[in-house]
Order: sequence, then structure tokens, then C-alpha cells
Amino acid sequence: MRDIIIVGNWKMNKNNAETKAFFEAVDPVAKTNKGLYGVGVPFTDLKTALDEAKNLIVAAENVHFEDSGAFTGEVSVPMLEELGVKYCIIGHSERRQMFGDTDETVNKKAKKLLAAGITPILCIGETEAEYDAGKTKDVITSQLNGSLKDIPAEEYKNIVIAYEPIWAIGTGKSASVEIAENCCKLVRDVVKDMVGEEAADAVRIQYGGSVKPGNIVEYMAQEDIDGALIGGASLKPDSFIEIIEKTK
Ligand SMILES: O=C(CO)COP(=O)(O)O
Repeated sequence: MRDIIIVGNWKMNKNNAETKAFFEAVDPVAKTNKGLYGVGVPFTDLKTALDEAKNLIVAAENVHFEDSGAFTGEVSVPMLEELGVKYCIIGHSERRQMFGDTDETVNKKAKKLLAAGITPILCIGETEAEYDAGKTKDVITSQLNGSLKDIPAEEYKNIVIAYEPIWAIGTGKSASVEIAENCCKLVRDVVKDMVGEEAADAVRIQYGGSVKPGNIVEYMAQEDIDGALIGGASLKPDSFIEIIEKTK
């Protein structure tokens, strides 16, 4: 059975003082042998978060695939390594939609992170239009094949895949437990087709999209859901503490 991994994604929120206050409140609660809890934080909060973290894991929210160069505003894997970052969200739908991330660039990011011993949290998911057109399976299959192209089977134990239907992100309209489980099982089946059963069993799969204290338990009860990637409900310490208390 896979360990759980529940991670908040703060997106573009919180300054250093708010980050410190969050960790002071939440970190002590995150001590468990069932798996991992953590948060993805803006680059500007990474050092504060890493300094405060004893039980929570800390993730970056993006990274560039080159080690250095003329990429104004970007941050490289060596820069994350220097801080001691061990997890990094890549390919979030907001980055794909607003900042030009593609399966090809996300694949380069994944390879660079794995080579540095940093766990990628790879986001995939369909739009509402794709869902309505019955294209969810095609989208998931295409994104996984593109984003994880040429990554060897033995690396999948070091990869987390977050299935986040775009129509459920930030809308309060979370996917039903049945849809979430069916799609996370589809993710696992596609990985099996790509690189075999052992890798499919090892890869951890999160559901994301309006997860909150009121629905986390039913998601975590599903066979193919190993965790969650949580936006809004991870910003308030009390809310994230409730999610931890209900699942650890
Ligand atoms: O984008 C998400 C996590 O990466 C989900 O955001 P919400 O939990 O606010 O829907």
C-alpha cells in the first residue's frame, strides 16, 4: 500500500510572516507515520518554510528546466537544490493556460528534477469543454505520455501525479468521488501501459480540485487516490489542520 501525500498549493499567496505563522500552527500537527503532509509555497517563502518545517514537506510551485541563462524571472533546479527543496509542483493547469507550459517543457522539468533527487508533483487534467466532449481519457493519456516521456520505470516511485480536472479548480465544484477514483485509476492504468505494473503500483496519485475538510475523507478512502493537491483549503491553518487530523 502506498503512503499518503497531501500537499497544499498556496499559489501566489502569503508573505514570510504569514508563512512562519502557518508553520508554527500546522507543523506540529503534521507528525505522522502514515505518509506526508506539506505545502507548495511561492519562491519568496521557500527559505522561511524550509527553516520552519520539521514535519511538513515544502514544495516549490514551478521550476525552469535550464540550469542558468537568459530566462528573466525564472528559477532553476540548482537554485532549488541550494535551498534544500525536495519537492516541486510542475505543469499546473494555471501554468499551462497562462504561462505557456507544455507537455514538452514539463517533461524537461521532470527529468531535471529527478536527476537532482527532487520529487516532481506533476499536474494533469482536462478542461470543462474536454470533459463535456468526453475527451477526459484522451487528454489524460496524452498529457502523461508527453509529460513523462522517456522517464524510466524505476523513477516512478519518486514521482507524484496530481489529477486536477480544471473545471473543479477554484470553483467549489469538486469532482464526485466516483469521477475522481475512475480518473485516478485511469492515470494508474496509463502509467501501467507506459512503463509496467510495478511502476504503476509505486507512483502516488493525488486528486485536486476543490478539496476541503468536508470531502477529503471520502477521497482518501478510494483505492487509487493516495493524496490530494489542495489550493484554497490549504491557505488557512485551521482548515489544513482539520484535513490533517481527519486523514492521519
Ligand atoms: O489548483 C489546485 C491545487 O493545485 C486546486 O485548487 P482548489 O483546491 O482551490 O480548487
